[in-house]
Amino acid sequence: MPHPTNQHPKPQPTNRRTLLVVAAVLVNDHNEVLLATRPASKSHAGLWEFPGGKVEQNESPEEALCRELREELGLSAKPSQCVPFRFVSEDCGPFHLLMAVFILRAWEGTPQGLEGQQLRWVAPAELPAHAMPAPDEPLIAPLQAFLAKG
Ligand SMILES: Nc1nc2c([nH]c(=O)n2[C@H]2C[C@H](O)[C@@H](COP(=O)(O)OP(=O)(O)OP(=O)(O)O)O2)c(=O)[nH]1
Repeated sequence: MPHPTNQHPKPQPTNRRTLLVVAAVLVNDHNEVLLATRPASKSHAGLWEFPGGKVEQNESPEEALCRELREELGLSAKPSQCVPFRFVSEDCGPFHLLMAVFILRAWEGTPQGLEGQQLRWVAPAELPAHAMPAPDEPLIAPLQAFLAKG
């Protein structure tokens, strides 16, 4: 008979894939953050988001983020300019979202909504007034605290 404390139940897999996503908090010289609307063709259409997207096979999170910034905003950024901030791990129903969020203070170019997104530079205090996907909500207070430090 095994000792009762050794009888741990076997963890049951959820049968959901973990989706690896990267997102960028672009911070400008006025300490504002760039938000973009999600295009009509995507889930959470019309909500505000941090630019980014899914990590593809054979690319690092930082490489994926630089690719997304180029494709979505026409910006040129280097993986070394992507500074890890936080990650979100959230049950999203059909999949589990693991979103790595990076801070960028340097890049080349001026952001353009190349996928038809609306773009807005937002002061930290104004972030809560922008409706974002639920997984982003726990990021807002830590981001405001981080930006307050300058
Ligand atoms: N980029 C981004 N995605 C977010 C945020 N918050 C959040 O829950 N997500 C979720 C929504 C989606 O389920 C997923 C990102 O997928 P996506 O559809 O935007 O990725 P993608 O740009 O690679 O899209 P696609 O090429 O497959 O169309 O992450 C956020 O702030 N930024």
